[in-house]
Amino acid sequence: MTQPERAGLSLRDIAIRLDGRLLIALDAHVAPGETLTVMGPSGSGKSTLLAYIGGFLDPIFDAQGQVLVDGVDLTALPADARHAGILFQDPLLFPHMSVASNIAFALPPDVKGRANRRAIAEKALAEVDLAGFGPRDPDTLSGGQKARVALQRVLLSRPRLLLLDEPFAKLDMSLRAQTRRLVFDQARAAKLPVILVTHDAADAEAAGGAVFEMNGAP
Ligand SMILES: Nc1ncnc2c1ncn2[C@@H]1O[C@H](COP(=O)(O)OP(=O)(O)OP(=O)(O)O)[C@@H](O)[C@H]1O
Repeated sequence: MTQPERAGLSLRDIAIRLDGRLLIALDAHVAPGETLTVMGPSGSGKSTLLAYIGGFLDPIFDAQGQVLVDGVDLTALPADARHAGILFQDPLLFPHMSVASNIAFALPPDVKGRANRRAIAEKALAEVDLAGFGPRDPDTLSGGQKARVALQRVLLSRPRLLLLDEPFAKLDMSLRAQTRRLVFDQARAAKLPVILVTHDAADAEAAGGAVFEMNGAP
């Protein structure tokens, strides 16, 4: 039976096995602007699930199930055609580019003009209290500042969904609270469905959506 188009991210009958053992079984829907938090012990398959959704799962896994965004089936598409915005523990900024160039680099090619791209990058920096940081070298930023740059870079790339793999884990407590608020506020404003992998119950609480627990039993 064909199912009706549904806004947001649909994960239909996902089943991922490693060496014949079922690691992940999930059927879920994440509405635009909402977050599904994935928790569970180390090695239970949280990052594997993100890799499947993002289209970069190692072929060693046997994976089935559909990934749809706004009713469009992404399952057969390569990673770069899925337009998943991804944030990891490490912000992974390009070290040889200025902070502004790191952000401008992510802008889609239809955003024309060097000065225009630069202005958009500066505006994005100002939105996260980093006005004037554009010319800086990424190595000169603090962890929290790097995290904010990485967030803006991912949002400006016009993702269809956000995949967050413990993006707050390396931040200290106060910075963590502030950064997670910013991430979820921005995701809500952009109406992006979010999958958040975390070990921290406070992250799940801040995200406010459903929680999926991996059991991780080998
Ligand atoms: N490329 C790979 N080849 C073989 N096994 C792998 C590969 N990638 C992951 N695994 C295994 O798959 C299982 C799930 O790994 P995954 O990284 O998804 O766990 P996780 O829940 O994200 O763990 P953590 O919380 O420690 O990051 C683990 O047993 C891991 O060793």
